[in-house]
Formats: sequence, structure tokens, C-alpha cells
Amino acid sequence: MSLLIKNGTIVNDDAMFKSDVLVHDGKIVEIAPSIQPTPGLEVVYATDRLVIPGGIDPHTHMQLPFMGEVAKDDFHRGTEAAVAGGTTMIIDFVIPTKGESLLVAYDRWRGWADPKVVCDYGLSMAITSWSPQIAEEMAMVTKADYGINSFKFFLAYAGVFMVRDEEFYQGMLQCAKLRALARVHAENGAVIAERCEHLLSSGITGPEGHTQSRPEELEAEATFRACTMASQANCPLYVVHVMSKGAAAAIAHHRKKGAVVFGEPIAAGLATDGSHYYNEDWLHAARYVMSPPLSRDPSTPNALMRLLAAGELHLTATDNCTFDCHQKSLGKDDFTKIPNGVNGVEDRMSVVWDRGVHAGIIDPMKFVAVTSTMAAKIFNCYPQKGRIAVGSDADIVIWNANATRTISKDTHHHAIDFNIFEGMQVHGVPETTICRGRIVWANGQLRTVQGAGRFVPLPPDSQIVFSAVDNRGKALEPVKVIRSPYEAPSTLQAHDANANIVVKPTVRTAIPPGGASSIQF
Ligand SMILES: NC(=O)NCCC(=O)O
Ligand SMILES: [Zn+2]
Ligand SMILES: [Zn+2]
Repeated sequence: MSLLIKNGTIVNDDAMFKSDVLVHDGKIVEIAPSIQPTPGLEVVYATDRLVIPGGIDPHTHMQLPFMGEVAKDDFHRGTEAAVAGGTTMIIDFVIPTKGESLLVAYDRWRGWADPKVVCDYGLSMAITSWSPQIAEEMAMVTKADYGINSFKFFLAYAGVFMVRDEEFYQGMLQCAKLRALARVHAENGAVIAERCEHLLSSGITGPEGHTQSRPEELEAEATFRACTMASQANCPLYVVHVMSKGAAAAIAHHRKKGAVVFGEPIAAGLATDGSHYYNEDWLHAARYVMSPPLSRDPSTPNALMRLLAAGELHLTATDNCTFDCHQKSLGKDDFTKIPNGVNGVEDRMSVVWDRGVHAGIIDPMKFVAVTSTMAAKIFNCYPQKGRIAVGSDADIVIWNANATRTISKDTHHHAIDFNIFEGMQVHGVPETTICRGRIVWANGQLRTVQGAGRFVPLPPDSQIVFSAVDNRGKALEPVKVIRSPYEAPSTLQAHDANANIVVKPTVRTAIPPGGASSIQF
């Protein structure tokens, strides 16, 4: 099957130029200023439009069983929403229950996703408990048959997904050994659990309790701690859903010291804020419940976009994990029972264009970088994905930068009955979405086939993630001091003979490798 895209402006993360694009059998086979249509060739005109790599959303939770419910967008509805919004690949998470084999959980997720996806997808694996078997299985799933190259650790959701610091550290040592990326949900789960109890016992049962149980500094603290621990393990780290300025500052602090850390803001955090939790309409407020919560500081969304522009944050995702009004209402008497999660996969591209490019903060190339190319590089499927180039997969979006649309539950493709961006008018519209050479979205209509998407195995040792790690590791190697055997001073030897006499040795200060110390002994 062949397709010709004519008269468009190609945008990659590093260049923009006018050119035609010829697609054959799912791949881009030619890029040239003017390619002549041949009989039988389907031609799509992209005059005054941008031709961009399809979006890659590296953080979704389709049909996730969570908090006693199952997320409404399954791999079918969720990927339909994705392509309607200009995203052509998602990376979802296998999340085993505590103690469960990674291999068993992996098979379950593949069983859910493979028959349903309408676009390509990859998988990341959560580590929710620690044992020698889990360490061994981590090694197995990084092999080509399984195609996992990242592992996520939750520092929140006490008793469910949360791991202890020592488990997280062991997990990161194993990630570093396997050349896999560690990802972290960074919040202080222990303090949050305490605060939830305190708020409930003070009579605060509504969604405002959710945000008050998770002040921003608990995200900042956990982000700083995670970065520090990753640095000690010499393991690259990817912080998912960066929701606050404090968390972003922690990432920037560690990057300035040479750490390999990536930060991912999400569509919700870039376009809306935590004022919704205080809405007097309970259901309105509950719809926004997610963790970490949306920032209560109204200047945060713009600040996060500026940090993307400055390169202090690196790529965008959505954390798409949708629960409908009925599911949200299960927490009507207790905010800790409101299923956590919001939509985003359909609207991310438009939201980032609107708040980023249209607002004059980023240019179209940076837009491509933060919605597609960086994800492809970090998760090691570049340039198969994330680039308009000969040989790349024909995952392409024809983007109308001048059109606007109004986001609404009435027109979206999610399986839920509300949209957290309801009523928002956004500039930047995906007019045509092409997945591996097939048009799946055009003229406002889906043309998808269930199961037509493919699983994309993600190999370890991504260049952008691991190239600095070995040299960095040399500076962290343990230092041994070669000394002559210790001989006790004669005064000590004399007193040793008399056990009743306590000897106070001369006080001196030692400076251990890695920094000055005031330890006295
Ligand atoms: N974020 C959220 O509230 N729900 C999805 C699970 C997670 O990523 O923490
Ligand atoms: Zn999370
Ligand atoms: Zn998530």
C-alpha cells in the first residue's frame, strides 16, 4: 500500500522544510521537493499544513485495575482517542501486584493490548516488590522476546504499589546493570498516608482533602531523594508526571551536577491547575483527582512549559488513566477512595501546541521534540519512530497549526463521561493521522482496525540514556587506601595489659574519600 503526502512542511526536532513524502508498505521511502503521483497512488494534500512525526505518549494506563476499579479507556478506546489526537504510539505500564511474577503480569498485559490496539505500543514494567526472583525476571524481560527497557518504581500508594527506599535502590542497581531506565512516581507515600488519616479524622472527606494530603513539598522531597539515590546507584532516572515547580527544581539541581535525569510533565499539569479541588460541586472536584495532584499554584502550568522550552524538562506524556463519574463517586464520603487518574491522551498534542507554540514559548521543532522525538530517543526506538525520514515508520500527522477546536466530552473518543479540559479552545488540530502508512483518522472520522497496532520491542542501552553513565561510574568507584599494617602506639600497648584503665587516645580528624568530615574518633 502506498501513499503520497504533497505540498506540506516537514517538521523534525532539528529542521523544518517543504517537501513531499512517499510512503510504501508502512515505511517512508522517499522525501523530495516534488514527487509525482503515479496512477493508483493515494494522494493526501498537506498544503499550508505541517507534516510531523506522530506523537508518542510514553505514559498511559489503559484498562488499569486500580483502587478497586478498572480504568475505562481500554487498549481499544484509549488508542482510538490517541490517534484522534495525533498520537501514533503509546507506552503503557505492566503493573504486577505485589509479589507477582513479572512474566505472568507481562503476559496479561500483552493479552489485553495485542488484540485491541489501533496504533503501535510499547511497554514499561513496574516493580512493586523486591526479591531475587524479581531481579532475575527483570533481566529476562529486557531480552528481545519481551522488549522492556524501563522499570517504574512507585514511592507512593502505600501498601499497594509502593516500594521502600532500599527496594528502590536495589532495583536501580539492577536497572543500571541491565542498561534499563529507572522511572519513578515521586511522592512521599508514608507521609501522605499519615496526612490522609489526619484529614479524614478532622472531618475533611471531600476532594479538597486529596490535594491537602499531598502538599507539593512531598513531591519535591521524593523527587530530590529519588535523584540522589539514582546518582548513588549510577542509574539514569526518569521522573514521571512532574507536577510542581519544586519537583522540577530537584531535577534541574541534579542535572547541573551531571546526573542523567529526565523530567516528564503531563498534559493535565500543563493546561490546568489544582483550584478545581476546591470547587463546591463535589463531582466537578472529584474529576480532577490524580496523583501527584494538580498544582494549587496557578502559575505552575506556564512555568512547566517554560522549563520544557529551557531543556530542564524533557518530554510530555499524559498518565491517561480514566475513571468515569460513577467510578469517581465511589469516594463520595472519603476522598481516599476516589480512583486516581485523568484523561489526556487525545488532547496532549493540541494542548502542548496551544500552550507552547501558539503561546510563543516553544517553536514547532521543540514541539516535535517534546511530543515525539525525545520519547523515541529515550525509549530507544529512534529513528524508527519520532522522525520523518527515509526508512522510518510512516507514523505521520498532518497538522493544521491555524485551526482551532473546542475540547468536549461530547466529541472526544474517550470512554468516560467528562473531560478535564472541557470547554478549552485550543489552537493546533491533527487533521490526518497515519499509523504505519494507514490513514486512521481523517476529516474528523476514525478509520481504525482493532488489533492493527503492533507491539514495539524496546531494547536496552539507549544512547541518550546511557552514554554518560560509564565514565560517570568511574568517579563513583570505591577508593581503597593502601597502608602498612597498623601497630598500636606503645602507650596503648602498656595500658592494654591493664583492662581496668580506660585510655583516651589522641583525638584526630579523618577526611574520607568523597569529602571532608568532622567525625572524631
Ligand atoms: N496518576 C494517577 O493518579 N493515576 C495513575 C497511576 C499513576 O501513575 O500514579
Ligand atoms: Zn504515578
Ligand atoms: Zn501513571
